[in-house]
Amino acid sequence: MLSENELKILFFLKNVKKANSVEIAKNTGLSESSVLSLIELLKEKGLVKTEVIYQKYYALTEEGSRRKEKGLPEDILISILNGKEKELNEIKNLMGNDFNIAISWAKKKGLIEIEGGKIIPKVKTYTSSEYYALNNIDQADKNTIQLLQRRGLIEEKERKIVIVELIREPAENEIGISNLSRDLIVSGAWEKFKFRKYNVEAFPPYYTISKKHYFKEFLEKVKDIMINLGFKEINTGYIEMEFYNFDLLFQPQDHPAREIHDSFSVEGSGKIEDKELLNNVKQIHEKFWKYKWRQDITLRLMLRSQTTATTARVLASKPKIPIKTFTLGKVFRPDAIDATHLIEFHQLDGLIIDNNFTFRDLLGVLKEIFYRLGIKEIKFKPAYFPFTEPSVEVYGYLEKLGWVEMCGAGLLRPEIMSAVGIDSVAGAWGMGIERLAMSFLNINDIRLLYSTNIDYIRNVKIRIE
Ligand SMILES: N[C@@H](Cc1ccccc1)C(=O)O
Repeated sequence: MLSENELKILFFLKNVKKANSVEIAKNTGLSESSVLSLIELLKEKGLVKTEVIYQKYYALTEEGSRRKEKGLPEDILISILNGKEKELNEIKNLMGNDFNIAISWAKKKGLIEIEGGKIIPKVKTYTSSEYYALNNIDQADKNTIQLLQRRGLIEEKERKIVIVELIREPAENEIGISNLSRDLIVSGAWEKFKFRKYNVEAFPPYYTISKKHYFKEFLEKVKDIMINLGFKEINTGYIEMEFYNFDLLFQPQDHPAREIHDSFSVEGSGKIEDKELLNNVKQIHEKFWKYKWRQDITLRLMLRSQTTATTARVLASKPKIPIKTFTLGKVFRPDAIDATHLIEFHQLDGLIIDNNFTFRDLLGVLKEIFYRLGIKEIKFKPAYFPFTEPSVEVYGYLEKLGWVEMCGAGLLRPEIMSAVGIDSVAGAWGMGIERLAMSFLNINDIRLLYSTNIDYIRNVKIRIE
């Protein structure tokens, strides 16, 4: 008796008479390996005959697949340069392992010149023929194929292809049916067919249950905690003016205090409507830091390096006191990526402004937040931040790592409060989220928080209560 899958193949062959196993798989929706075993069954039943051929084809190597996704090193180099000269060293830091390959191919292809430690691009944009070919190997010409092989991006492989030819159509009584319909009963045709037996031991298909990515779930948990504590969520954009990221937070323009961390700059500049605020900040910087404050610097764009920039925007928005806000979002800082460092990561910043708010209140709030995050033991240590006085660092006790620095906090400086014209007390804090998540989710490599490996995400056992 013929199974439904055998019938699928026969039905397809009835129209085309002859087809290879790959085409059959494509047209029937069966996998190539089940087509191959079904063909054997059909052959035994004398319905088809087969012929085996071996076909050469090109498959992407592991590196090839990576390049197909991300681009060839020289393509990336040209896009980083974006038509402008850059220092060799700068590019080397950005490109890491791909640097040498990128330079050597870009030189060979006449895309760049190197002079006095600088890379001079000869083109503004570039997409290599190798890149096109990786995405469309079947259409690549011989030279490109050879080039891809030499670069180790593809390799020649051989596959077995079975050509199947229909030699006889099945008789009605060979066709097993699993559905007895009204028509079959009424017409009496059911007598001609055989009934297929149910296989009660067959495995059901495996369906994965969809779920949220565990890191996203963690971020939502943190937000819930803040909302339950009565904080209002505020979000602002990733591209920020230096004004909110630095100046309004009393970080002087040309001073190491501005560089408590590095940041990425963005081309172009922004605009600030509140001229009075702008002037207040200028006056305060010039009076207390004693330097010539520049408006062009304050308007420059950057990728925000701390979510305290959002706190700064809340302060500048003439909020109605008392107020409790938080923001949870990405920040960006240049760094070498490894198991504990990323160049974009999340911070949670909070702000409380209230007339009778004290430093002790702030410590209490932080203790409560950490308690709800599952960190029952914390320690405070005096610290320095350009925007708070007094300032503390909060250390949390994590079972695996011991005491870990988790949060910076303090009362916002009077220089900031007077610039925004708020006559009250403000407590503020900022904490990194990834490290917390790693401990919470029991993950050792920060990069796993952003894993897009679907098998890993499906199978990893992570529970967030
Ligand atoms: N923004 C600081 C943390 C901080 C925020 C608010 C007050 C004090 C400290 C950081 O990134 O390190």
